[in-house]
Amino acid sequence: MSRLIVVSNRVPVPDKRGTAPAGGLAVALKTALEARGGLWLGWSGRSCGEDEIGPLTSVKEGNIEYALTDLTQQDVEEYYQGFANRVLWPICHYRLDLAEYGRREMAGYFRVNRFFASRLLPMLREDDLIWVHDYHLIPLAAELRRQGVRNRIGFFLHIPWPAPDVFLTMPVHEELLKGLTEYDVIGFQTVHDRENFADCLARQGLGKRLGTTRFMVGEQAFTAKPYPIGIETDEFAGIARRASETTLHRRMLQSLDGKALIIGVDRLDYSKGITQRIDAFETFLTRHPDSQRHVTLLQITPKSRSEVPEYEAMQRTVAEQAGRVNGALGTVDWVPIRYVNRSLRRPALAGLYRMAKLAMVTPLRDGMNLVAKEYVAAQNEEDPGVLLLSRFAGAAQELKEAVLVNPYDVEGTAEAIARGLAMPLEERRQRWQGMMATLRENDVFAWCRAFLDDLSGTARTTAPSAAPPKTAGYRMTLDPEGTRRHRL
Ligand SMILES: O=P(O)(O)OC[C@H]1O[C@H](O[C@H]2O[C@H](CO)[C@@H](O)[C@H](O)[C@H]2O)[C@H](O)[C@@H](O)[C@@H]1O
Ligand SMILES: O=c1ccn([C@@H]2O[C@H](COP(=O)(O)OP(=O)(O)O)[C@@H](O)[C@H]2O)c(=O)[nH]1
Repeated sequence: MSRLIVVSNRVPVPDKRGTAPAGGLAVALKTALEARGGLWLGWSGRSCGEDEIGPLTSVKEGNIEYALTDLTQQDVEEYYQGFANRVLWPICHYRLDLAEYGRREMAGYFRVNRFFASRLLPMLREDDLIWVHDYHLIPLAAELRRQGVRNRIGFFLHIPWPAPDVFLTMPVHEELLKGLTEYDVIGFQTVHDRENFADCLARQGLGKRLGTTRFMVGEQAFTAKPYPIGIETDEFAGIARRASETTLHRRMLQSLDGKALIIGVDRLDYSKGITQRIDAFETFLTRHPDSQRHVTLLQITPKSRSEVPEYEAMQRTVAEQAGRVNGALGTVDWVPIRYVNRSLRRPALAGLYRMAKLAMVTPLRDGMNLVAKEYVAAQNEEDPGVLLLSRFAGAAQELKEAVLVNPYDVEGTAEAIARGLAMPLEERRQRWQGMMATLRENDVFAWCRAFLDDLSGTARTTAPSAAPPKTAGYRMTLDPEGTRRHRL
């Protein structure tokens, strides 16, 4: 079996408190990689001065070997906070109004991709399978091909791929599209994302479609296919079952004192629809006054990307909104919204999911949303809770038995809360069984297998081009160690 090399920006390296960062990519990939073993290259999460970039830090944990690189402060600002999270993220989540396009950030994005290529090159063996993840690293294959790498390289996009009218607003859309065609297999979360990508290629007149999943650009054929990401369904269900024996669980039950619990778990991100959700909960309470004092919303929202201005602004907005609702509707012995602004470990989360009568997973747009899947897996089959799920989350394509809502329709979502809380046991069980069967069939291991089987089964059809293509007037050379970087 070929060695697997995974490359992603985010790697779940535990911090000093032993907490890995919240986020579906890191959680899912760790689970998938633990099963097969391999090398995982990514950002250490640290930034430093240009001269302080040292060799890769190597950490071995079980059968995963982590190779971590620091980035310079400028890299982090331009590539991660800048182009990745202020251009690609908002555009892929249909927030053109929030995209802050800048040439400096764009150049930094391509530069860091070249840097990642330089870090990977010295470690590469001929038959390694390379699996690149997410929007931070779209041009990585093109950089590797330029350096003569002929290995099979796959790419999985964890976030939505938008419709052409949205994607083509991005000034470097062509470089990104062409960059993607250097991969052998491109994975999307849903058919809808793949079709949007195919429409972008067609709109740009790039290559031709050979079949449902095969495309050809120049002489290079590649596969583009949906591979909806899953969770470790049975393991997570087991964790949730055992959580009822913990002190946290008992304390939480005691503090609820018979009130029904609604749960929301999201990184503090504008794509997650948190403000609309709180509005919907407030509307529900106002329209169903008999529910007041009997229902509590627990919103767990770890801070995310705080250095990005739009995220920093959100911290205030959501905290103020929760405070306003609590002030307006709360009583001396009832707080409508419990707002927790930090990350919880997954066993604690699993227990809280299981305790909640209803989960509100209502993003305005989301690649998949693993919280939706975890909530279902954590339920007690004798008395399962109800999943309210945004139709704009990738998970809605699979979890058809959820109560699907339009998060922009605040009143509709409020009515769905009322319906969910009143849903008879038989209906809850039927819906849960349908969703659980899907989650068991397509768990994270099946996701990983499906992608890697396709990647292993492909063969490159052409040699890489000798001349390096231009990347927006920006080039960089590497020393033989692949560690020094120069601007030309
Ligand atoms: O790494 P961060 O900037 O801290 O952000 C966390 C992750 O957010 C995004 O997660 C996505 O991947 C999930 C798993 O496939 C998916 O369920 C979710 O819909 C996506 O938003 C991002 O794509 C990751 O790169 C980040 O690590
Ligand atoms: O306090 C928290 C909040 C979230 N998560 C995990 O972070 C992931 C979030 O993934 P999702 O796909 O829902 O969204 P993303 O944050 O990746 O956009 C899930 O596995 C959660 O269990 C966590 O471990 N602790």
